Amino acid sequence: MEECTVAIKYELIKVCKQSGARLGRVHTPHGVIDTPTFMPVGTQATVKTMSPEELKQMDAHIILSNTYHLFLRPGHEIVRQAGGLHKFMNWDRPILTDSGGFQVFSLSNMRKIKEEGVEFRSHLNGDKLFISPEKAMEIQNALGPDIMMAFDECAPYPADHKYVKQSLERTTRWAERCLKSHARPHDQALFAIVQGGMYEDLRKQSAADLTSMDFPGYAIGGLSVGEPKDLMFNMLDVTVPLLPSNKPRYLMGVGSPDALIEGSIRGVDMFDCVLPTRIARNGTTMTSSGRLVIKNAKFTEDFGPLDPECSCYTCQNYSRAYIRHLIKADETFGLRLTTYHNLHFLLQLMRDVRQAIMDDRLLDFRDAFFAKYGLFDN
Ligand SMILES: CO[C@@H]1O[C@H](CNc2nc3cc4c(=O)[nH]c(N)nc4cc3[nH]2)[C@@H](O)[C@H]1O
Ligand SMILES: [Zn+2]
Repeated sequence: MEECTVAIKYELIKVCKQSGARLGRVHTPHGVIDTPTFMPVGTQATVKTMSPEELKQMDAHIILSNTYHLFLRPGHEIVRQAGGLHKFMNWDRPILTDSGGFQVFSLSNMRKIKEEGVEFRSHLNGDKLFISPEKAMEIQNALGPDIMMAFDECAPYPADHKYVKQSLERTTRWAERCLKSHARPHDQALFAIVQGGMYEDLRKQSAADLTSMDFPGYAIGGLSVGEPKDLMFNMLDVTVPLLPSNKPRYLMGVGSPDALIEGSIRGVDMFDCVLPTRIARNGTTMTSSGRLVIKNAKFTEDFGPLDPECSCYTCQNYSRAYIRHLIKADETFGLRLTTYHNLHFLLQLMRDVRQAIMDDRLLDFRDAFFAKYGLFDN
């Protein structure tokens, strides 16, 4: 039978004997992604304050961008004319774009959800706009990412069972419409997004609906929306086993160290979150002994590195006192140094997680990490 060429292929390398976590690779048109992986977020076609060269220096394998934001500004046709996102932002490794579903609900006001799509006002200038599954696919087709997401509704938290059920059923119908309007399945992989809120039965229904349509990869949506972490983890316990083991599994919006480790243990392969870049911009950094807020006066005369155990550019060349001075003085270079470190910290954490899976010791790694990092990281 003719091998139908799809844009990506998941290769399972091994399963950790101690934790059940899995080591894998996602082969894409723009290169290979080692999993479990953390994806830096570049919402508006840039990972804020970082250059592509710096992202390569820290060995980011894939970055995210966003349909909603680029649709509003500069417009997807501009990006198409530039030759697509890779060319536009000078990034030749894999790119994943979120479909805009989440952003329409979290950023714009006056939105109306209809079967056809979502009517909303731009958060930039109040213009009345409309995104349908077909429109989200047209925008992502123009942006040209290696992985694109189906247009979905991320149900709010909390939400009642009836609302979540109706919402996931519409998300399933929208996923079908995305599949039908997918113009280039051979060079862009379309991932479906499992919903179902915090209800086990609805998670099972959403997973069954979507896996029956055979997508090249599956995201778990509707989480990291303010719910308690143990609720998120038990939704993962329910949902991940229902997803095909020969496809990538992507947990959307998750990026604190504890959640990355716990999610990997539960079989998640891909993660993204604005956390490391967002907190960096107010001077909060992730270090091997926990969160460090550099503006704290106690660092005024501290001439040691941000994190003595870190090998990144920031920690090799600059002191806490200097970075504190820059952040207090509102110097942009300070934001670059904290952002570089935070991204490197999470990318290094995922390298350590992958090595621990290879060595069948991910639970030991988790315990050792938390003993130093502190049990709870928000
Ligand atoms: C709690 O921190 C806030 O929340 C965001 C992270 N949490 C998150 N959950 C998500 C769910 C979905 C989804 O169901 N569908 C689609 N298409 N995209 C999604 C993107 C998501 N991001 C941060 O941006 C932060 O603002
Ligand atoms: Zn560092």
